[in-house]
Amino acid sequence: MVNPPAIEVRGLRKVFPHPEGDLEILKGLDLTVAPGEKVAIIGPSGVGKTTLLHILGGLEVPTEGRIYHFGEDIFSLSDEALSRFRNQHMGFVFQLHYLLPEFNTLENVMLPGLLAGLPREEARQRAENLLSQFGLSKRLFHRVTELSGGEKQRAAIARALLLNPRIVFADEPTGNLDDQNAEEMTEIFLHLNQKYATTLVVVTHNLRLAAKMDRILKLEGGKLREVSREKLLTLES
Ligand SMILES: Nc1ncnc2c1ncn2[C@@H]1O[C@H](COP(=O)(O)OP(=O)(O)OP(=O)(O)O)[C@@H](O)[C@H]1O
Repeated sequence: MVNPPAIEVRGLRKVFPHPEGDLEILKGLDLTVAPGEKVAIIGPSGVGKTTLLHILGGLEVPTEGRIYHFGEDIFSLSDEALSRFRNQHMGFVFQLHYLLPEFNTLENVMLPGLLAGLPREEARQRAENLLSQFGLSKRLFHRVTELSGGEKQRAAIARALLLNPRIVFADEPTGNLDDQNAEEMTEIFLHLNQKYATTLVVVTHNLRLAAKMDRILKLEGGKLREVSREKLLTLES
């Protein structure tokens, strides 16, 4: 295949079995994301945005359907190969940053590099570079418990970027942040996309962040529907 999409989803269904009736969250959803594209996924609470993001990132298995990343059918890989693929090609940023409290900022950001077998010095160089780009040079040796909310989130993004992922998945990256930090986070994502052509998929309730993406998709009734930027401003997601 020449120039396959960054992400291609075909016929995605997700059903959570439940004694009182199965919960069908995703109902035969299709999606194509071009390399370097920025996509926002919006929608009311409980509609399945996080579930969708986890499936797109190979963190959760679909009930039916196929997910391709750059032409690779990710769920045809063994668990081990999928973990490796995820670590090499994808970065994840969650609302709860999952930084490890017993380690300092630098160590947290180096960690994916060490797990992937990078030489320690290289992991350190990359981590220092990223942390300095995100204004955290003076926080390298601080325990993450000593960082502010915005600083933690920037460190979490630096960690997600350590291995130069081709796709970054972010779940409510501005969820815990005040307006100024949310704005900063938005700028970081835009910069990242511009500089490295990283494909971005962002689940968010923050319509200002959503409005900065190339495409805004609303999850509704188990499927995605495109929403125009003009319409977005009149929506409460
Ligand atoms: N492991 C699970 N088992 C059963 N039901 C689940 C499971 N995970 C999620 N759900 C249900 O699936 C639905 C979608 O959840 P999800 O977290 O994907 O929604 P969301 O759109 O991200 O919500 P929010 O905006 O509140 O984060 C919810 O009703 C949730 O209770």
